[in-house]
Amino acid sequence: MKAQSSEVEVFVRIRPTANFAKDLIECLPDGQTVNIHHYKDSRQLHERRKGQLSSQSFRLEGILQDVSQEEVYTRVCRRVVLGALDGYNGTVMCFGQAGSGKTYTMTGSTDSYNQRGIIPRVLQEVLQQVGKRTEYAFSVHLSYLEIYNESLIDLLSSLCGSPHSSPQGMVVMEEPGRGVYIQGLSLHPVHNEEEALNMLFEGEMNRITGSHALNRNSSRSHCIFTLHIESRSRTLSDAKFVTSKLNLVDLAGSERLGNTGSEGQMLKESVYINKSLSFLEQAILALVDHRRDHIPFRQTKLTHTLKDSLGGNCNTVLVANIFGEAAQIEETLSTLRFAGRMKCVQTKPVINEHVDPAAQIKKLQKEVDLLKEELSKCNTLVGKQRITYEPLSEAQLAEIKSQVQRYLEGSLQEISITSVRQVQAVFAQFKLAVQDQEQKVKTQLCQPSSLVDHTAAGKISQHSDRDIRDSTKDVDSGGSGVFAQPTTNARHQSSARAKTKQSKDKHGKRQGTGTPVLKKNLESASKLTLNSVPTPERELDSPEPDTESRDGQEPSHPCSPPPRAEAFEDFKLGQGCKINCTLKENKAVLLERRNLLRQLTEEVNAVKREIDCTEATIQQHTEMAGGQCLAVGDESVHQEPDATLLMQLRELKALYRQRYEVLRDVKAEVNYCEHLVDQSRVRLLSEFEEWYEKSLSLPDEELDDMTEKTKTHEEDNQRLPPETLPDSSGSESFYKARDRTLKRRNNRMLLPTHVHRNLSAGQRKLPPIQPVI
Ligand SMILES: Nc1ncnc2c1ncn2[C@@H]1O[C@H](COP(=O)(O)OP(=O)(O)OP(=O)(O)O)[C@@H](O)[C@H]1O
Repeated sequence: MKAQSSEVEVFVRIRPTANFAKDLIECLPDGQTVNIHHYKDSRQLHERRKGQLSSQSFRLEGILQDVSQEEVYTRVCRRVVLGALDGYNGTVMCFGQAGSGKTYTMTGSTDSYNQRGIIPRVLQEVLQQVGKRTEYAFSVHLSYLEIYNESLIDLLSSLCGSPHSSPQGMVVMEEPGRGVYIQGLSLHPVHNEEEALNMLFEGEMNRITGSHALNRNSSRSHCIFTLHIESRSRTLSDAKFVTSKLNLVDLAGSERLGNTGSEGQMLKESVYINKSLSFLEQAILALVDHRRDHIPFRQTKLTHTLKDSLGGNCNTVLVANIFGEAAQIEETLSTLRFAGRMKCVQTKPVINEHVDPAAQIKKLQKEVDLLKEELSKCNTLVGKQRITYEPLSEAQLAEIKSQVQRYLEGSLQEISITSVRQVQAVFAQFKLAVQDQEQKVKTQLCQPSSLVDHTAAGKISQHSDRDIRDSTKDVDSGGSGVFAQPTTNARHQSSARAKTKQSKDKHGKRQGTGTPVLKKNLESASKLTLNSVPTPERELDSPEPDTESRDGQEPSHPCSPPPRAEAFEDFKLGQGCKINCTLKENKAVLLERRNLLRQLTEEVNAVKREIDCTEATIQQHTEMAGGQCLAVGDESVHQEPDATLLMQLRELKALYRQRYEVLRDVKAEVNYCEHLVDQSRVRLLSEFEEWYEKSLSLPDEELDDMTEKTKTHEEDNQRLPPETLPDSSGSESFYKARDRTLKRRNNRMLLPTHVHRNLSAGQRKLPPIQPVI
């Protein structure tokens, strides 16, 4: 709840006297302004003629002069009391020199009912209101604290059995939401006015009083009578309730030490009183000064206890009690100055609303029960009676875990869901599975590189190989069931491994030594998964074709079709050898022609530069000769340019033309060579594509033929005997497909040999390519 700032209300009450100093204390008709006229030096009081009169004006909330106790209560206190019943904290305090009427104002006289002071009237009003406000359940407790010489005294402790609480047992405390309170101070519930008044009077009896030079019964202590009010709505069943504290404070006399004439114990009391009131003033000054961010509340028990009342969450009213006599004018002025400062203090009263945790839980539980009931009815209406919304049991959670595992493995098609709790549990299991998988991958990656090279990388390579092949390759890679892995030709396997290693080494060299394992794996994986083998285009342009490094090697024979890059290498060594050689020759010629072209271009440019230079020299000579003619004024002196230079120019131009023609021819040759290289390259690629495609899809007859020829490699352990096949009407397609796949796989194992054999038999010859002349 947002607090609205509120000023402290200040009233001045003048003690009735027959000797009212109307020339010094001037109360204006507005009822709010009092002007004090006084001599600057009090010593001049007896020598008025010598002193200089000065005036000070105080505008307050109201001046209470010759008014009844009833009126004082109504004007000073009633608003604060009603606020306290609504949940606002309130403080009413009387300040002034000893004997000025503070106790009379606050407690009043017990002699007469009409002269009862603020506290009895507050008690009456509060308890009457409690009786009237039947829609709220009120509880009212009382406490009565005395602060004497910086000690805390419980004036109602006698009601608990012991006459006075030990001062050490009480501490001023502060808590957010609760504000300042006195730990150890007894609180006493009251139910009626009489009971409350009894307590007040009990406290009064216990109050320490002492004789004083100015007032025999003057109180030497500060007293704080507090009503603790709590109210809860009887009509609304919410858990909210409001509390408030109403402090009724009777401060000790504010007179200065010099005026008391105290000695001994009395002097000590006066020191304490002055100290606490002085700190009260300091706190007020700090509160008024908005540049101050620290208010020294904790300097004394009084200011600390009244912290909330002074600038905190509180409606605060101050009654400044003054004498009407001229003799007290200095103290009166001092009291009014304090009152003037107090008036500038801003407080921030706010209703103290609380939530009872137990009641809140009860209320929410009730709501939950109601909603459950409603949900159950809804489910019954839509035919879902068996749904429960209770937390899942251990057994249910275990079942969900099992379902998720089966779902992830593929053995369960779907997970049946009937409640939100189940959904949450299923998601939790999925999350666990993902985390588990992540952990496994991390562990794998953290293994030593050599281990990964031979295991993880190999696996990735195998998997990726499989990925880029057609669906039948899944069958090939399976190591169990009807498509059990055949006994692979050991030579082929080692050859394939050697190739993979070679490829890796090569890659490693390009990347530099110490390539991280992860990077290697990823490169390997991406390379194979995307089927992005080095394109033949790139291969052709490479300055050192791999074919050289493979000379003398037998092509590899993997058990499944090799990746395109490897196949391309095989092709260049085998069937594509001739056209590859042609391409290489064409490229060599092209390179030679390009070099020649570059050389000729440089020569032609050099001749051109010489021509330009010679022309410039001739021009220069001509200009010089013309100048000399003009100087002598004889036209006959005109000379032809140097004949040698002209001759040289002619020769240079002839050379330029000759070289330029050669250049043009060479340029045409380069273009032609480029065309031939492109042609050879396209031919090589198309032949390779054709060869590669055919190697993957040879006709059944050819496959059968090859299978026969290579029977020693696979026959016994690949085919299941027909009698072992399960007898089923729909099995025909299945077995056919299986047989075909087996054939295809076996064929691929032997394909390169087969191709070589065909080549040697003169089959599938390529058309001759145009040589470069
Ligand atoms: N407005 C008043 N009307 C009638 N009598 C009053 C009034 N104010 C004070 N008195 C009387 O003056 C006397 C002193 O007043 P009181 O004890 O209230 O002063 P005090 O400021 O409380 O003094 P101390 O600081 O010593 O406690 C009392 O006998 C009281 O009855």
